[in-house]
Amino acid sequence: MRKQIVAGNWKMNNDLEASKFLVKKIIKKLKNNSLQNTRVIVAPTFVSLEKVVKKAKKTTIEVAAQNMHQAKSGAFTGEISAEMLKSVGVNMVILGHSERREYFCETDETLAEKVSTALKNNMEIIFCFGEVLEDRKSKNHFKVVESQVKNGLFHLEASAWGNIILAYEPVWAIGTGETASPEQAQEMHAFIRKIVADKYNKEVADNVSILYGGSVKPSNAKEIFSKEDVDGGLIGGAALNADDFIELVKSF
Ligand SMILES: O=C[C@H](O)COP(=O)(O)O
Repeated sequence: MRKQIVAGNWKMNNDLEASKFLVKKIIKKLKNNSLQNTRVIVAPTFVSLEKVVKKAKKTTIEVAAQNMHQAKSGAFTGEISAEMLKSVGVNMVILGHSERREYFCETDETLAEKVSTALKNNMEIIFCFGEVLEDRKSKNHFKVVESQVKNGLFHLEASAWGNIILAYEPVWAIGTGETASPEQAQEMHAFIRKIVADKYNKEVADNVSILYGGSVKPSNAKEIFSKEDVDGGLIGGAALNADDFIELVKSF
């Protein structure tokens, strides 16, 4: 059965001290809370990963990186490999975030390679995709999302899907304060589950968690997370505040 997930993407926020402080606060607040079916993930910057992993050890909080390079090693100045992430205890990575696609020119092809590299290293992947506003206005959003999911992930065998978490993030809703309505999110999530079922089978589709991301906050999370095919959220801004983040974790 698929799990509910709340993942906090800290983006380029929080230096080492602030990262340690935030994760400590989250751990403290979650201590007496038995979240049987909810996974809680935080994704700090590379600089803070090792220390956050150490703090989260022996807790139920999981730690993800925000990116990684597809190559094993080599002359790629400024990049980090899967092996390097593993060496500091990180077994999960966010790939395909729209900010990576837009500002760092990550293509579907590169992302498919990154996905393969991460899986080869037994890492779990939060794979992001989503349409820009023009796509939605021109009613191309389903087509755009379908091609991002296909190009990034459909080279995988069905057995690899146990390590995939999907995150639908309409770009027009990221950091804008404007969320997709619960109905818009549900409609897209059901569509994604259907294309996965068509490509693989119902079991793969039913077992993959599909997160929604884009201006999720305590005031709107309950309604969005209550939708049948929405299995949680990938949270940006609201994940930087421990109280808000914990409220989101408790929003199912
Ligand atoms: O990765 C998280 C998403 O980009 C959502 O960001 P946001 O919650 O600040 O809109």
